[in-house]
Amino acid sequence: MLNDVAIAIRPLAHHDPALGLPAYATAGAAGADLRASFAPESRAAGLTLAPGARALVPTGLSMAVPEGFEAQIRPRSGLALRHGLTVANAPGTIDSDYRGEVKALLVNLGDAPVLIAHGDRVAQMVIAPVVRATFAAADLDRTRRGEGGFGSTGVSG
Ligand SMILES: O=c1ccn([C@H]2C[C@H](O)[C@@H](COP(=O)(O)OP(=O)(O)OP(=O)(O)O)O2)c(=O)[nH]1
Ligand SMILES: [Mg+2]
Repeated sequence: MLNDVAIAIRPLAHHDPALGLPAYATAGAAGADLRASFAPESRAAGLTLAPGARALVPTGLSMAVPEGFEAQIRPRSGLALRHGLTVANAPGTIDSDYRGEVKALLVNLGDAPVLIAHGDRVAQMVIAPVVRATFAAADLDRTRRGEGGFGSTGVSG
């Protein structure tokens, strides 16, 4: 396991230092939890997502993911199970050349409003290696599958 990837993180002006930096909840966690960090004037109210609504939730953090890696912003299963709260673009992609604020694009797929409070762990971030390709126009080799897809091999048996 690659576990020595150092990532520089720059807390932004509206980041609440009390929230700390992304952290792994257990020794074997794949994802580091991300907390909602609202500007001081919005901290008391938080953000309420109506059913079907989505919002960019600020983390107050910018970071420099090393070249050759990405950060994936993924849902937390507990929030998805309890509230239908998930990441609309899961997995969100943080490019290694992005220096803006990391935000979680959350959507409420449940049937009740969901309150996102300041400091809540709203998503998790997985660091993953990236393979870059070169793309070239060419004729394609023949395969047994050919153009079959989207259920062409059936469901059972
Ligand atoms: O969940 C996300 C997804 C993206 N980003 C930031 C970091 C990422 O590097 C940048 C661009 O993301 P993406 O490539 O997914 O969006 P796009 O719609 O293709 O925008 P762009 O044209 O800026 O690449 O936005 C986030 O903060 N959170
Ligand atoms: Mg893009």
